Amino acid sequence: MLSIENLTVEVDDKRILNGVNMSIREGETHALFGPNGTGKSSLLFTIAGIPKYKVTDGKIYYKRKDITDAPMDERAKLGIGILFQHPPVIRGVKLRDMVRISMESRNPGKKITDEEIAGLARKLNLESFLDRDVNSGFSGGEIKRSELLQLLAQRPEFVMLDEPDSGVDLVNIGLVGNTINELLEKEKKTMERTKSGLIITHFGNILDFVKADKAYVMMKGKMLCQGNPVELLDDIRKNGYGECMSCMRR
Ligand SMILES: Nc1ncnc2c1ncn2[C@@H]1O[C@H](COP(=O)(O)OP(=O)(O)OP(=O)(O)O)[C@@H](O)[C@H]1O
Repeated sequence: MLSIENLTVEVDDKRILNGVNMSIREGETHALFGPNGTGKSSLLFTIAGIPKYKVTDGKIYYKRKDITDAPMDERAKLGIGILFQHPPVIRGVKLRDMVRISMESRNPGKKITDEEIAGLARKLNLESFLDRDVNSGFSGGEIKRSELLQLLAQRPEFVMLDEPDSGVDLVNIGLVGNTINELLEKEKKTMERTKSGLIITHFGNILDFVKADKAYVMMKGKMLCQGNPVELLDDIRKNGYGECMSCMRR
């Protein structure tokens, strides 16, 4: 579904990604680990097409189409969705209206009812937030759920999640996990799924709920290694990222 070849990216003339390669097949979910400031979010922003992230070398293919230079809105229409680590507050736009717009653009000509919107919001315990401005005054965990609600309304085919577990409490992490599993069609067998995912996580809490097929360790804008998510996380917990530099798996 997504193939990244030798991707090199600059922001404000600073090189942030340095020859990244990655390939995610339909139905697969991959996890991305790495220390702070190593370029994980920048990779997601570049795939989403945020203009500030300039590709100076390499290619991004989505469903075999070269989208390296495609504008952000075209990528969204093609089915690429993102949950931001720090999404903006959108004053003057109610969460209900944001969800309605996404649902209606997915179902052209269909009038979306308040009950349908409330039904989606209930899955994330957000029914009472629908008449508040998007993310305005929301707590850290509420923002994650609000962003996931918008993804549920959009139903992207390639779902990128930047730290969906950070700041989420022990009860709500279950709701977040269930929603991600629904977005990624985890109830189906891998071969039958049409959705794929890429999840950034520091502590791997979300991976207790959402099974990942493969994980990468990124350091200083490069993919250092890839492997089984549980084993990699275990190694990082025991030995830290310093060991990754000398690891035999590289
Ligand atoms: N406009 C900019 N100018 C200079 N450096 C930038 C700019 N934007 C991002 N960076 C740098 O790019 C690097 C990668 O940032 P990024 O947010 O991708 O890291 P990350 O791996 O997601 O980190 P974290 O785990 O802390 O979220 C950081 O060192 C950051 O300071």
